[in-house]
Amino acid sequence: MEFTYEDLTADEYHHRVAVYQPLTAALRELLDAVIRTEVDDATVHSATETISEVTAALRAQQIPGAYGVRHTAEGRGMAWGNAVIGLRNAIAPPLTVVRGSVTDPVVAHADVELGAAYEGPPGHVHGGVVSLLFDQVLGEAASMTGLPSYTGTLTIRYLRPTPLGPLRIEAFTPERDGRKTLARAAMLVDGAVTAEAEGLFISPRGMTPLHPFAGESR
Ligand SMILES: CCCCCCCCCCCCCC(=O)SCCNC(=O)CCNC(=O)[C@H](O)C(C)(C)COP(=O)(O)OP(=O)(O)OC[C@H]1O[C@@H](n2cnc3c(N)ncnc32)[C@H](O)[C@@H]1OP(=O)(O)O
Repeated sequence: MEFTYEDLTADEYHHRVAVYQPLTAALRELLDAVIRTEVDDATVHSATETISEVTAALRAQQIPGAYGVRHTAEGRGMAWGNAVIGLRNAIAPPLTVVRGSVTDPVVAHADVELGAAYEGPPGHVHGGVVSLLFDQVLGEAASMTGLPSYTGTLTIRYLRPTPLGPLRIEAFTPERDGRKTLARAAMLVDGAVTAEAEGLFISPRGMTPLHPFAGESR
C-alpha cells in the first residue's frame, strides 16, 4: 500500500482543482436528478444516451487503475478518488475534514449536507453512510501527527435516525500509544447527537510519516 508523490507546482495543483471540482459537482447533481426525476420515458432514454456519450469522451484517455493517494511536495493531499473526501469522486459526500491540533478538545470536524443519494430509512441517512463518514473523520483525526493510521476496529452506536440534510461530525483522540490511537466522534444534527463512534486506529509497522497534517483534507 503506497502513497504516491506527485511533483506539482501550487499553480498546477489549483488548476486541477478548478478543472475537476466542477465536473464532480455536476455529476453529483446528476446523481440527485436521476433519483428524483419524474420526466417521461423518452427524456430518460435520451438522457441515457447523452450520458453514455459523455462517459465515452472521458474514457478516451485514462489511467489504468484507481487514482491512488497522492501528495505534493508541499504536503497537499490528493486523495481524489477517496470514497468519502475524493475531489474527483461524485459518490463521495462533499466532505471536507477540518483538522485542528491534537491537543484541541475537537481535533477534527466536518460539516456536510447529505441529499437523496445517501438515504437508508425514509428521509434519513443510511447506517453504512454514517459509518463511512465516521471512519474517515476518525482516521484523519488519528493520522494528524503525519503517520497514516488505518481502522483496526470501529464501533458505532446509532442513538436515533439521522435525517438527511446538514450534519456535523466532531472527533477527538483521547489516547495515543505508539502506533495505536483511540479515537471517538459524535454526529450532530442541530446540536443534538444522533450517533457516536469509537475506533482503534493503527499505523502499520514501518509506515513513513507524511507531511504533518494541518488545515483541511484534500
Ligand atoms: C498527504 C497524503 C494524505 C494521506 C491521508 C492518510 C490519512 C488516513 C486516513 C484514513 C481514513 C480511512 C480509514 C480507512 O478506511 S483504513 C482501511 C480499513 N482498514 C484496514 O484496511 C486495516 C487492515 N488491517 C491492517 O492493515 C493491519 O491489520 C493493521 C495496520 C490494522 C495492524 O497491523 P500491524 O501489523 O501493524 O499490527 P501488529 O500486529 O503489529 O499489532 C500492533 C498493535 O495493534 C493491535 N492490533 C492490530 N490489529 C488490530 C485490530 N484490528 N484491532 C485492534 N487491535 C489491533 C495489536 O494487538 C498490537 O497491539 P499491542 O500488542 O502492541 O498492544
